[in-house]
Amino acid sequence: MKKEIKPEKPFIYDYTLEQLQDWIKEQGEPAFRAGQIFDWLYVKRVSSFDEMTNLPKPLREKLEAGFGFVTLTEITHFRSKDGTVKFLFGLHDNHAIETVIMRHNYGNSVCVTTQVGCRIGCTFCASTLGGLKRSLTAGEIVAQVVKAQQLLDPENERVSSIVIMGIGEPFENYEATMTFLRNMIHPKGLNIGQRHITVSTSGIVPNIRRFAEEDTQINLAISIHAPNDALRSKLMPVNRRFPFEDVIDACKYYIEKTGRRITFEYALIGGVNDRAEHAEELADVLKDMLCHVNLIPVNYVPERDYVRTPRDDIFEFQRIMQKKNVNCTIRREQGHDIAAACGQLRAKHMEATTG
Ligand SMILES: C[S@@+](CC[C@H](N)C(=O)[O-])C[C@H]1O[C@@H](n2cnc3c(N)ncnc32)[C@H](O)[C@@H]1O
Ligand code: SF4
Repeated sequence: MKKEIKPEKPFIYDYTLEQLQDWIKEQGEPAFRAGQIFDWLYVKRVSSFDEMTNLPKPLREKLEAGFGFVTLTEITHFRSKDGTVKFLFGLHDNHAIETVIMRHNYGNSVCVTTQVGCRIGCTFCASTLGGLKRSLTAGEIVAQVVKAQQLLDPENERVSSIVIMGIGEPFENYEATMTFLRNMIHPKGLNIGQRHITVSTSGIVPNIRRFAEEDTQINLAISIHAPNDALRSKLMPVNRRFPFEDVIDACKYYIEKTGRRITFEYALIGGVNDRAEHAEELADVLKDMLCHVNLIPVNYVPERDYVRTPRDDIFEFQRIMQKKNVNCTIRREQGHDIAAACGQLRAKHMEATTG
């Protein structure tokens, strides 16, 4: 395994306001300075301490000595006809990650990456090809949203929603993901409405339960993709670690604890999990839960030989769910012409750079 290349200094975006206040106090400075720093980071979105002109010079020097900024270098980007832009960014250690900006009529949404690769091994997913290289720090996740905000028209556009559905499993990088989320929702951070943020997990049971205790209004999505234990284990090896029933129990706990609705994501794979009996079985499991099912026609990944479910069968699957009173929609696909199952751009880049 290659040795990890650490950044020279911790990233300033790795810290919450409270943590910066503690640091500020240690420097013998008044607490309000932390708020000023946050304002430069999240409102003015500067990329150096020199630009923080209302801070005393000695404090700027201390910041410069102690912290760094995340550098996201654009390797390439693809723009879809519908306005979706998919970026491949390089990190300080030459790893590459994907970030997507999606434009909706209700605002702009950013899809962020939480890990370089993924160790979960779902058979339909390009993000896991090559395994997990490392987890991102909170600051590296924050930087993707700040960068997206910088790339939008500053006068007229702002990031209004976030989905944690890029490369990686956020609940295997729980602390960094939570710090990221805190900075996104903080009134002095990016101040994004909690209900406009969704975190998606493959079903890391202990952290679904932990998330239920967090007292947030952030949406939770579960990648379920099968109606039973046996099929789910075939598609998602994580199911052997956290079996189907345990995932459902943890979801029920989350709903009970928070009163919030859960979204189940179900990628329809032709001839594998998309038959009428799968829909019947899934509906029976979910019918009494406060939930919503999102059907996603599987994205083509060249390394896998999965095919998409025909349109009529997708509608039939939805019809069966609805007949049993399970709320079910078919996800509108964005950026389909730029290809793209999540992780595919990075997989291609890895192939090209490693020969
Ligand atoms: C890339 S994952 C990242 C978040 C988390 N690891 C998870 O699995 O929920 C985001 C969503 O994309 C879905 N996904 C992955 N590969 C896909 C594919 N080829 N087609 C459709 N959806 C896919 C996942 O199942 C998940 O619901
Ligand atoms: S679907 Fe999510 S958990 Fe599964 S391999 Fe892809 S990124 Fe990892």
